[in-house]
Amino acid sequence: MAFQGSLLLGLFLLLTNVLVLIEVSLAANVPSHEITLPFNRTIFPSEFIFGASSSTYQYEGAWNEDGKGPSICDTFTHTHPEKILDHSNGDVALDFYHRYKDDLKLAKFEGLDAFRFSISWTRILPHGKLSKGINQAGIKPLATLFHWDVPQALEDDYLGFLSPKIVEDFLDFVEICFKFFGDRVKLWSTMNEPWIFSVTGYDSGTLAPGRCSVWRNNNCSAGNSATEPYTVSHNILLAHAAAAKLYRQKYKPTQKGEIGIILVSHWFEPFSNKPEDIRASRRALDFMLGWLLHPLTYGDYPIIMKGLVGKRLPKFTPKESELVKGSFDFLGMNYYTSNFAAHLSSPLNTANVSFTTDNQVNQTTSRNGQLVGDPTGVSIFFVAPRGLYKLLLYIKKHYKNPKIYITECGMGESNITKVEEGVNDIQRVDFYKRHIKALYEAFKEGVNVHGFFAWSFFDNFEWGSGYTQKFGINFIDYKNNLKRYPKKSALWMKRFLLK
Ligand SMILES: N=C(CCCS[C@@H]1CC(=O)N(Cc2ccccc2)C1=O)N[C@@H]1O[C@H](CO[C@@H]2OC[C@@H](O)[C@H](O)[C@H]2O)[C@@H](O)[C@H](O)[C@H]1O
Repeated sequence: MAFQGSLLLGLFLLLTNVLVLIEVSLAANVPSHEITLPFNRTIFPSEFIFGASSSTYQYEGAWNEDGKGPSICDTFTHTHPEKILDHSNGDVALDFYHRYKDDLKLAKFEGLDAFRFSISWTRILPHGKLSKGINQAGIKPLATLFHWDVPQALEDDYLGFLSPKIVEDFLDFVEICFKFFGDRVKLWSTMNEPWIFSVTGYDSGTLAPGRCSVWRNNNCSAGNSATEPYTVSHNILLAHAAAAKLYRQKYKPTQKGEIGIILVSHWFEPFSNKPEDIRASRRALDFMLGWLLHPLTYGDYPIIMKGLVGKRLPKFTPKESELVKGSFDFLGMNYYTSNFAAHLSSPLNTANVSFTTDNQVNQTTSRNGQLVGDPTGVSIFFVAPRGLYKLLLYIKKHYKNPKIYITECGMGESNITKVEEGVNDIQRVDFYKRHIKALYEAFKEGVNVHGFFAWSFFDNFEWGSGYTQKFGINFIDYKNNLKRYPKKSALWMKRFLLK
């Protein structure tokens, strides 16, 4: 608790007027593509916020220090190193737990208005439950309450988000956070990317808790890829809605903050102009974005999902539907890439049913030899800023133009071994120029967007890729005491953000 309080205090001090003495002379002289001048933050309203994002397991380290209990991320990486490309884990990560004060000074130096982080459930409640005791050991903070690190104790007790029991324990956890940090945190996100947590944790089994059907052959100890992803997302929506109701009724009147949820979606282009492919692109959006945003906006799952998934899709009671519908003051959207979507007839083999096959879509990243965007160091991500623009216009049109923050957007490199190579990230400078320009175009079309956060502030523990992929605008030298180095993208961002 002391740590969290001092982290937020650090944030608060940072945002008042701590001046950083670091001077970095590197200049990011990079070619600019199709960017009209002046191209800087002043093209957005003055209250528009620019920030960078992080998450507790990927950044903090100190996995078992100061009374913190184990999360499923600790257990998963310790028991399944083979599921992490470099067999690494977040035990130390980039040691943000001990170095956050200087790191937040760097964020201030680089001109960020805000810093997004997540609060470790098991630093606050080591055993997950309030009854088992609170552990007593923040530039504008945007705090995510759940970024996939379920307390291991709750996984052991009732299989975490597979059980509706988690709603009550999640409420106890978030209430402690509202109570102790709500005087300084005014932007709360309950969840990060339910889609990824449900699909990689319970369909493919590639992330914690690593559950999947036997036919997946992915070394899962248990699971059902056809049903568990839907159960988990359903309970996540119920837990989110309960937390939003608690905040709005008990804390928002005095603390004057906002509460939302963070989702992720690709943009999907039809593979061809055949009606079946156009329908496939809409289905892909419904299974990635609508799965969560449709209940959050209208109180029920998309009709297409209900038709294709049938009895495997949980049902909302009328009371639950009312609780979930409209349960957010803002929507956080994470965007990385676009895909092509082609119709795929349902597999003849009805035994191997899963979330991933339910949407009857063949997702590709090239069409007739044309890539969906410039390739990056991450094989599944391509530079596709037009997709961000289209996704935002789609949300405006189909989901009542909600208040949006882009809470993650970024690209990764692989096989970077030297500092001088890592800081020379000219493709990332181009990536951010083009995506912020696309964001501005959407804003001019009336999209209700209020902020943009880069993923990520630092190179960090990238889940299944370990430390082999680098998404930061600041480099971490994992071979030399985790030393921090601003990249060209950070210096470009600093210039872009000059007021
Ligand atoms: N990447 C996502 C979702 C993007 C679209 S979903 C697509 C499907 C999939 O399995 N993956 C790989 C993956 C697996 C696990 C976590 C994230 C991403 C995808 O990226 N989420 C955010 O991305 C950030 C970058 O994720 C990297 O994306 C490329 C992967 O190769 C790498 O393992 C992952 O850490 C994470 O660090 C943040 O914690 C997370 O909020």
